Amino acid sequence: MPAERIDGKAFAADMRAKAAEAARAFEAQAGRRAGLAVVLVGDDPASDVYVRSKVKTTMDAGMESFEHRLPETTGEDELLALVDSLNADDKVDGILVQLPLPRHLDSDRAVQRIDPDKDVDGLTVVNAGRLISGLPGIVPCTPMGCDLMISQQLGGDLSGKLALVIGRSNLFGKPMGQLLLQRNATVIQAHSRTADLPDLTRMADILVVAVGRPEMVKGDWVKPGAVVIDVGINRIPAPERGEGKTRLLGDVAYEEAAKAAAAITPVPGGVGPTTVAGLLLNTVKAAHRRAGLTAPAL
Ligand SMILES: Nc1nc(=O)c2c([nH]1)NC[C@@H]1CN(c3ccc(C(=O)N[C@@H](CCC(=O)O)C(=O)O)cc3)C=[N+]21
Ligand SMILES: [Mg+2]
Repeated sequence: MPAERIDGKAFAADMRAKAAEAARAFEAQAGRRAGLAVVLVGDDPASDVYVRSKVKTTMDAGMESFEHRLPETTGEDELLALVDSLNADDKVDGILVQLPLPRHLDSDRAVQRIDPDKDVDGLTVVNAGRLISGLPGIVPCTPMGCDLMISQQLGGDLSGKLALVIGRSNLFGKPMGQLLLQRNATVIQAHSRTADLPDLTRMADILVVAVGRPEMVKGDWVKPGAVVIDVGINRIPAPERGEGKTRLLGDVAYEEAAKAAAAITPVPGGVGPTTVAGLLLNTVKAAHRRAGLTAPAL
C-alpha cells in the first residue's frame, strides 16, 4: 500500500483557523487585536515572498501586522534600535526578524535582543532553555508544525517509538528532537558527521529530515510503516519547465520513500505551509500571555 500523503496545506489551514478563532477571543477580551511585527532588511527576493505571505496570513487571521522594511545598508545600531522599540510597543505581541540578514549584520545579536515573550520564532536562548527544561515558552514554528503532524498520525504519546531527526540547527533540528523527547519517543539526533546513516534511518519509526540536500534519503533507507517528515526545501533548476524556471525538491526521494512509509509529507505542500501557520499560533498565544489571559488550548 502506498503511503498516505500528508496534506500540509489542509493541515496548515486548520492551524490558521484555530489561530483566527483564538485571535477573535483575544480581541473580545483585550479590546485590541493581537499584533505581529515582521522586520525585513534588504531586498532578497525569496525573503520578500515569505514576508508578503506572512503579512497576508496574519491579517487574514484577524491579527494586526506591522511590517518594517529597512534598506540593505541598515547599520546594526539602527536594527537593534528598531527591535528595542518593538519590544517596548504594547500593540506588538510577536516580533520576527526575517533571516538571513545581510552579511554585515549579526543575526544572533538581533534575534537575542527580542523580548523572549515576543520571540515568536522561539530563537532566543530563554525560549531554547524553557523548551529543554520543560517550562512553558515559545517553540520554533517549523518543529511545532511537524510535532502536530506527527501526533495527528501516531497520537500524542510516542512511547516505544524510535524517532530519528537528521539535522541539528537551533531553528529546527534541536527543538524538534526536544519535542519528540517530550512525547516519550526515543530520539536519535543525526547530522552531517553521523556515520552509517542509512542503518539508523532503517530503524526509525519516525524519520524527520532537515539537511538541505535534494532527495538525499532514498526509498530503501525508510523502515516499512514509518512516518516520514521532509523539512527540506531545495530549489533546483528546471529547464524542462522553461528558461530560468525552478522547482522544489525535498530531502527525501518522495516516490521511492512513499512505497515503504505509512505516511509522508510532500515538498512542496507538506511542512512548509505549517511554518507560517505556527507563527500565527505563537503570536496569538504570546498575546494572551502578555495580557494575563489564559490562552485557549491550541
Ligand atoms: N525569522 C525567520 N523565521 C522563519 O520561519 C523563516 C525565516 N526567518 N526565513 C526563511 C525561512 C523559510 N520559511 C518558510 C516558510 C514557508 C514556506 C512554505 O510555505 N513553503 C511552501 C512552498 C513555497 C514555494 O513554492 O516557494 C511549501 O513547502 O509548500 C517555506 C519556508 C520560513 N523561514
Ligand atoms: Mg537542521
